[in-house]
Amino acid sequence: MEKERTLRDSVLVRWSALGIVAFTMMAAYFVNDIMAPLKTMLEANLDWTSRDFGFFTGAYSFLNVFLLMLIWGGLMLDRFGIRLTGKIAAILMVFGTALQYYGMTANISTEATFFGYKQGVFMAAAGYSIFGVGAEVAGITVTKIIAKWFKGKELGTAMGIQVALARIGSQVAYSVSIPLAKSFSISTPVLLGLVLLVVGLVTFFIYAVMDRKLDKQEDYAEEEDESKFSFKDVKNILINPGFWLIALLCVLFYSCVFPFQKFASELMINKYGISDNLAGTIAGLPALGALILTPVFGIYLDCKGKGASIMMLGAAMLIGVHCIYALPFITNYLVAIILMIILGIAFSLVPSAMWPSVTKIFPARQLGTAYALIFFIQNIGLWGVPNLIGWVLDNYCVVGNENNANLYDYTIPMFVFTGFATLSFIVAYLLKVADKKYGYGLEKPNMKDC
Ligand SMILES: NCCCC[C@H](N)C(=O)NCC(=O)O
Repeated sequence: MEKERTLRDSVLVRWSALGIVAFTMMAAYFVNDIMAPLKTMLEANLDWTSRDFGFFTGAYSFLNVFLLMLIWGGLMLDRFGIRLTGKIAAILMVFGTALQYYGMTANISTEATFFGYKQGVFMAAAGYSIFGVGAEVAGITVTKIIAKWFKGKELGTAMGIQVALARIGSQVAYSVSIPLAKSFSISTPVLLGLVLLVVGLVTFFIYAVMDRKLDKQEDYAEEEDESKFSFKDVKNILINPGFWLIALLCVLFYSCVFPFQKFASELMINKYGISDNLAGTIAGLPALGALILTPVFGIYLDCKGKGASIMMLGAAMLIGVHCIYALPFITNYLVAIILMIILGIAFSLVPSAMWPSVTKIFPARQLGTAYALIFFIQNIGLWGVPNLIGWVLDNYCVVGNENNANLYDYTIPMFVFTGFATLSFIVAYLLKVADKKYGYGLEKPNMKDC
């Protein structure tokens, strides 16, 4: 008997579902990056220090790491499903960003402190931390949504397009942040992010209606879903050497990209003399490069393979980029731009090889758990590294002061990033060795016929 057609069989409906949830994620990535280019202005206008900025940036991951929110989020997703988890995640993002906005705008004395941080900084960081829980949980939820609608259809393309749209959110944030803050006020970019998130919340509620209809048509039982978080599987994953190598590569590699980008606008201004209106756009270039190149490398990996070697190549490129940024005598702005483009290529190479590799190391049943654990470990780096760099900047790198904001020599921070990149290269090499030993198939193409 022919199977009844459901909503996901309609090309228009399933791509609309993707468009709707991808918009929510695009807004999330916009808010994630909107504060990064404002570092110098935050010092000048709100008296933030580099340590404050590092604390704020790392706060994205604080609750995910220390209260295990990513793990609880994964559990909730499996137990209570996509609709409830997605709605809660979207509400958390809106609430967190509203609190962050309040922390930046309320007339709070810069003398009053909380846990050693100015109250305004603490409140903005608390908001960003709540936002971070929502953003990470929304991230796993959206992956599950795409798998639900595109299983057996254009799954890879759909995932690639969702990531590409998220990168647009990042790039736009880097480009508009400083011009907006200069034209209106320092909190205006965050207010715009808040508005986008509210729209993203509304679109997610619209998606929930489609999701309910699809469940009714397909009798979709979440219990049968293969990508479930399960404590039973945790042990098996943790004893797999492939898990530790991928998780270590993930935390080291992403620590050299996302936290670096947060400080990159200031590096462009301080070291390369790039105008502050343009600095954010240049710091956001890796996102733009990744938007174009990730699908291209995805197709190459699907057809030709060489995933482990590609991860090594991406990590090696990162060492070169950070090392040249660290050299104090290279100050030409063209070099800075070219390095950002190379970083963008590395930022496309490694993720497009890394995420599909997870599916080769673990059976489908363990994938949800494996991704949640890898994201958890990744968040440790996204918390620790910005805090470390902020502390290093304040204590060892101040070389002057201009318009009430410090001027920094970024040599030491860039060597710190070079160190992490070197470690990520070593781990990528060990992963290639492990691939040969355990036969994960990381060098093999993802698809049989191309
Ligand atoms: N600045 C965004 C942080 C996103 C972290 C997320 N866990 C992640 O790794 N996403 C994949 C990506 O490549 O964006």
